[in-house]
Amino acid sequence: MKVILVSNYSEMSEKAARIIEEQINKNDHSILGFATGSTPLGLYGNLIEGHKKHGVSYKNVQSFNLDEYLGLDKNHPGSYHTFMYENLFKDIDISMEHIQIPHSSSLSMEQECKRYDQVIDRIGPIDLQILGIGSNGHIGFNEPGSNPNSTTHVVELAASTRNDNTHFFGSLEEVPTHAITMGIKSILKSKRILLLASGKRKAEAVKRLLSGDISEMFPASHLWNHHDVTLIVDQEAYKLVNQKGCEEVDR
Ligand SMILES: O=P(O)(O)OC[C@H]1O[C@](O)(CO)[C@@H](O)[C@@H]1O
Repeated sequence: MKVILVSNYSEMSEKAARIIEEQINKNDHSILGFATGSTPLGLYGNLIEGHKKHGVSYKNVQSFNLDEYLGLDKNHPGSYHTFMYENLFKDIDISMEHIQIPHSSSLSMEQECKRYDQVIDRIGPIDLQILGIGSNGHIGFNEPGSNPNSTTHVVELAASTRNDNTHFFGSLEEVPTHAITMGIKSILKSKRILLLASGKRKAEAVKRLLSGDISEMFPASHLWNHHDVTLIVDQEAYKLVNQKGCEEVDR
């Protein structure tokens, strides 16, 4: 795992955007994996700026999203369909036909999980997958205890995850209890992974990740089984790390 230590959220967001833009410059038909949550918002702001000011084009890019809440219409303000449209897709030139987000309103969620995996296998592998990390170590919505061999599946959200996401909804009661998510195995099939962590709320999780111990109770630790992961972490999120076992490549 490469670790890029930066001073703050805005530097993390800029660095992540440059890595994605380099990927697109290298291959304008790149397949990108996007995440939701608070962490990538600054990154998406930078990508929009890169598109508007510098003409970075997403015309031929394909995208996959990690997850979606169950029980919300895709036009609900809290859905990840809405999140991606409002925070990125409406401001770049990506083709709506090139966007894949799991559907949570399918009659059979079992079939939807199968369909999503098949689409990833048909179009993929994902060239560059963006990930945030939950305060409990989740990636996508793979909560502690998730099977490392999991593909797309339905999960019950941990209480801490619902709490962490309350600010996207009016109250805790409005945060859905279940979600559909790409599994750990599906995420690890990506060619390259870019993990972002910012702020003191993530400090415990970053410390545990960088201890190098792999445990089912800490899903992000499975990233140690991937050959090309870069973590961009800011000072606040890094402050509990004793720096053992990781290569610091940039400041
Ligand atoms: O970025 P946040 O809001 O701290 O959330 C961490 C992670 O949890 C999720 O909300 C769950 O998928 C991700 O979208 C995000 O990367």
